[in-house]
Amino acid sequence: MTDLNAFISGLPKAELHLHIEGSLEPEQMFAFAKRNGVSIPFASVEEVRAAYAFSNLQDFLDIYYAGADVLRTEADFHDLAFAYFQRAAADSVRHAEIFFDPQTHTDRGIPFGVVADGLLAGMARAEAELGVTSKLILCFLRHLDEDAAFDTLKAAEPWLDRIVGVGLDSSEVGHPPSKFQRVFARARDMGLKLCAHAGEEGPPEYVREALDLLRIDRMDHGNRSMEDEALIARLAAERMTLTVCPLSNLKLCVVTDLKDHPVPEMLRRGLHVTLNSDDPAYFGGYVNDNYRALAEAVGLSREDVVRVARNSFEGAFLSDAEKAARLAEIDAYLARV
Ligand SMILES: Nc1ncnc2[nH]cnc12
Ligand SMILES: [Zn+2]
Repeated sequence: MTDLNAFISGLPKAELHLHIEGSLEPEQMFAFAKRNGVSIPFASVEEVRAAYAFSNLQDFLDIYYAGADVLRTEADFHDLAFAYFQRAAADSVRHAEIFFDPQTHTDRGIPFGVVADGLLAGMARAEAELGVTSKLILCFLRHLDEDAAFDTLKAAEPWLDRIVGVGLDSSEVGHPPSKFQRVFARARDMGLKLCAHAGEEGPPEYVREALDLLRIDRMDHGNRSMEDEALIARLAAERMTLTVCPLSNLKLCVVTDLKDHPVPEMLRRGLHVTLNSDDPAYFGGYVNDNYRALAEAVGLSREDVVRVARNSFEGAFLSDAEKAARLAEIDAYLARV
């Protein structure tokens, strides 16, 4: 028997909620700034880390979008992605479905293809060298309008055979899912999978809109669903996967203490919870740090942790055969430890 931390380290898992721009570590920010001749408003890595004290989502987003300005070339996006996969592989992540925010880049003149080709090259290399498979999800920025989302979907057309789905992120409150109903319908007609951030800061009504109007396949965060009994029952009945991000929730003051995190209640109520890092460079931890910090704070059992890892493969945008193969990796691990 190993202790729970060691058990989590080796447990095969998927990561389903990771913004690749949020994996930009301060050291990389300086390296990319230097090689691209971009100036950044920080004198040192320590100064950058000290700036990562957030009171809410918007506080974080302001600094996150500013940080992304150092990303300029296909090589930057490749290097960013490959560095994430190296850290993920060290956490026994076997499969990752990564978000990217094309509008953050196209709006400052970086062509869609520079971003997508760089990320896809990093993903291909991760599969070849690290054995970590992955899929790419294009997120629309919800603080921008729906026409801009349509333009982004149009720009993505040549890459859509390599993009598994679309998501919805950025400032939630004031930008309900209903704002994007038509572009999500179009994406669904194009055969794309659908996700949306919902109930991170926004009310249960936004979660309902994501289900009823966007008709999502997977929900990102979903915390505030727990304020609504009927919604909890519905999410359980529909077997909706929730990609929950404990350290993000703590850093963005969605919870004041990890001890109060809703995951134990979500699990008790039969919700399909997964654990993820969201923006690990900004929130102080990669996926295993999230498993460990939450397990310690709320007292998750080994069985809970295995349930969550199984959910991560079951909720992935993989075929049934691929899911079965990944779930068998968990069984093999359990037989070994
Ligand atoms: N946690 C988060 N919520 C909304 N938008 C984001 N973009 C990157 N991280 C995000
Ligand atoms: Zn997120």
